[in-house]
Amino acid sequence: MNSFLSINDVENLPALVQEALEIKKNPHVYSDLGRQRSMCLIFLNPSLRTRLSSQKAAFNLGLDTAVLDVGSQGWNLEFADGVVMDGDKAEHIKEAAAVISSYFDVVAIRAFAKLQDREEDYSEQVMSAFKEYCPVPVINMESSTGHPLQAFADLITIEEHKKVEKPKVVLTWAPHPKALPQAVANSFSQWMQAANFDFTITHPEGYELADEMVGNAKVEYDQAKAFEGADFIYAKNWSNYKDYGKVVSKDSNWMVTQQKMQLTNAGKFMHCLPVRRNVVVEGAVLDSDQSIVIPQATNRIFSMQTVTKKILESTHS
Ligand SMILES: NCCC[C@H](NC(=O)CCC(=O)O)C(=O)O
Ligand SMILES: NC(=O)OP(=O)(O)O
Repeated sequence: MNSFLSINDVENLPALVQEALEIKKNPHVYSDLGRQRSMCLIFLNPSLRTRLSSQKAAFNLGLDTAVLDVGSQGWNLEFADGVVMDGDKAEHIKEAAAVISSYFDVVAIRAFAKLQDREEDYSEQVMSAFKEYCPVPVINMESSTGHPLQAFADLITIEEHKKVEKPKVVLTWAPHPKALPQAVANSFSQWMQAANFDFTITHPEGYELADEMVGNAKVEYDQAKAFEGADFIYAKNWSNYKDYGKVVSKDSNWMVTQQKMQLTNAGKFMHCLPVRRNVVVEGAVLDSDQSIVIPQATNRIFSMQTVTKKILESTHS
């Protein structure tokens, strides 16, 4: 693996999941692989899990890390080509990426959708610029259209908890006070379909994700109907794709409740976190045995460790 930007960088998904499960059993087996090598974690947005699980994954591989919070520590970066830089952007991605890659062997980036201009976000301007100007491998820690490390951790978690070969997995939109990106929902949809699960997306009418992200998923506008017989309920808010970046609904009837969880096949509740209790999901669901959000977050270590291991192996110096 040369870089990890999306599911397209995965050659053999079942093998990748098996590798992650093996690494989880013995996390320190490859503790020499990262020796004398280093990774820079670049954040343009806040993070708890991605930052700490990536550092933990690197630690398990013997890989040094440095973290750069662009917003509070680095210079404000310009990504567009050919602009006159007389505004608030002090440094161009061309120089920044080249300098960072001269210091580190792997670069990981978080850059959320700005939710202003759909074309700009869906062209992956920021991630593509890093990829173009960094001669070293690049890892996506949530870009404007995807969060593949999250979806990989989600898949590992489902593999660990599923009781049937092909579980029914439901991605449900849930209300939220803020406009959030579609990235988590997009990647979850892609990875669940690649895993060949029975996959349904439920959301209010008008909240359709991009066609290429929906793929062949079933779309069900009746949330209760979608929940029937589900083995896994994955809740996530996303802002509108059509009326791009807008909060068109805050309908609290879409919150996941204990009552709705009873419609499922003793289904497990999942969320990528951070989650707003009693807005997205009733606190009682998170506090119940049905919730697997903590083991899901723990698996963020092993999705990152597996990806980083594969990248270190393919670029062995
Ligand atoms: N990395 C996981 C989710 C990150 C982000 N959530 C958030 O920004 C939540 C912020 C809040 O609840 O205020 C998202 O939806 O893409
Ligand atoms: N799930 C996730 O990516 O969490 P953070 O935003 O805290 O990194």
